[in-house]
Amino acid sequence: MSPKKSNKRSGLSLWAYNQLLTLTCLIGLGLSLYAYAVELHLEQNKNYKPYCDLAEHMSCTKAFDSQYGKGFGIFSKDSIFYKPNSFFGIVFYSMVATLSLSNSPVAVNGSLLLIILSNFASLYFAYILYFILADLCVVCIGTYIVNVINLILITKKHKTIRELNDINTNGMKKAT
Ligand SMILES: C/C(=C\C[C@@]12O[C@]1(C)C(=O)c1ccccc1C2=O)CCC[C@H](C)CCC[C@H](C)CCCC(C)C
Repeated sequence: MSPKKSNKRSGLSLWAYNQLLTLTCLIGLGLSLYAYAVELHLEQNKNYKPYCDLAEHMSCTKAFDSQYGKGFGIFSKDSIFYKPNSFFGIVFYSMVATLSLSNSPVAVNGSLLLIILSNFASLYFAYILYFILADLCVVCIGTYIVNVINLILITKKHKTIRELNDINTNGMKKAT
């Protein structure tokens, strides 16, 4: 008799990955909402000193108020995308948090794509933050960390779904 192929999976359950994804997205959403609130305050009052301005080279206003703080630093002033970057963060994390509740292929592949995109955005912003603005904005760095954790979680969720499908397919073959 040939050795039976094990149907056991390693790692967490699908449910656990969904919960963790929701949690990290809520943290990302919180950071984005905070950043958005700070930017609204800054528009009212240039002297506003938010809590995230920790030191000369650890300042979030330096990032938010820079030429890269709106429309990703690529859209012109008259574009409809000329909004604080954190606005896109709010839309993005709300979308991924909602998608993470579902295990359908469309939801999983959609969030995988969005999360990969957000990690490229992280690389772009981290480069600007460190090499151009010479700044360490803790709120920004917080979102980079959230984006990396999201990427790990969605990859594992994707793999888990594939393994569960394999088990089903093999089981079906045996039954027929
Ligand atoms: C704190 C936050 C945005 C503020 C911001 O902090 C960022 C980004 C940053 O690093 C930075 C550096 C240098 C200058 C300015 C800044 C910033 O101002 C919110 C998370 C944004 C998240 C990283 C964006 C993800 C965007 C998706 C790629 C968009 C997908 C499109 C969706 C609308 C569907």
